[in-house]
Amino acid sequence: MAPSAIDPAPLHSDRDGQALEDLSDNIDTVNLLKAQLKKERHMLEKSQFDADKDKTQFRQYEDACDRVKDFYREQHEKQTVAYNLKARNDFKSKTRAEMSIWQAIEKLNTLIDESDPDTSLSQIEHLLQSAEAIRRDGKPRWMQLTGLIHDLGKLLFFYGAEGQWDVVGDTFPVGCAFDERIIYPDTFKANPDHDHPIYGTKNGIYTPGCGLDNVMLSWGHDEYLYHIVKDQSTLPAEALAMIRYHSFYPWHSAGAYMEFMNEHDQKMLEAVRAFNPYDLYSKSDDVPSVETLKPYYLELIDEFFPNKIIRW
Ligand SMILES: O[C@H]1[C@H](O)[C@@H](O)[C@H](O)[C@@H](O)[C@H]1O
Ligand SMILES: [Fe+2]
Ligand SMILES: [Fe+2]
Repeated sequence: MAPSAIDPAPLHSDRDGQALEDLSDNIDTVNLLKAQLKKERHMLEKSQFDADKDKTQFRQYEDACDRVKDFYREQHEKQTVAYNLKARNDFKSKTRAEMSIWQAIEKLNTLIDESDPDTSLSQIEHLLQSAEAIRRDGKPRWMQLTGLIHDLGKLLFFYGAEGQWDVVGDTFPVGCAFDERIIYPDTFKANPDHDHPIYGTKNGIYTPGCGLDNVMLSWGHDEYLYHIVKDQSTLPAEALAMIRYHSFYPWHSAGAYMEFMNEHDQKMLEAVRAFNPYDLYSKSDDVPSVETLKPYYLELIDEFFPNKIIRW
């Protein structure tokens, strides 16, 4: 007998059971896809390269506060060839501290960077913001770690620096003429090297094509950390360049000093430029939760630093 309209269809046949199972599998798949879509949309919205993020609001040095202007006036006056030779010598002559990368991150947290017009967050937050932005965009693990550690050289401040002028801020070559594309170029007039018979000339002590490895950049957190990471990690050349040149804005962003580059530097310039937005524009992201992120990054550190304790 055919089932009447009000009789529910019998569900216990094997065929019906299978159909029901298939249906619920399909619903699961749809839900999974929906969740994934939502996550991807969120990631896209958070991407550093989101078109509606106003990048023109960063690095506005003309409108910067006196703290920033005073910082650069002092730095541009005091970063000389003589000072750089002395700082590099001091650096090689001793180990300043021994501690893990995470301990270093925590120690750095008490520093407020006087050169930075764009962030009011602490250093640990800036490091995590950079790393998280790189991770969110699906970049390789070595680059995420580079984001996490790139400013750890600021630890120098606690180990015999003369102030912040020899630790933070943009970098530039010493030993040749100071380029107009460095921020606050006029402040170099007070630098003793400005009118030096050799250091004051266009190429100074360098020759075109000599390679940036042979060009002495102003001493600070980039150069210091570069040497430490080069000797004590397995991070690739691109990571080392990102660390060493991330503050060299006159070069990677303004196009100055290109004549000193060699072939290797051309490749490294691409890497440094790829890194820069994560350093700069992540400063406006949400404040990251240190405790939640810590386990992920501790594992990442172990992957590229064979020894837990680093000689700083
Ligand atoms: O003020 C900032 C800050 O000190 C950064 O760490 C440095 O990399 C930048 O070049 C500089 O502009
Ligand atoms: Fe930096
Ligand atoms: Fe930074």
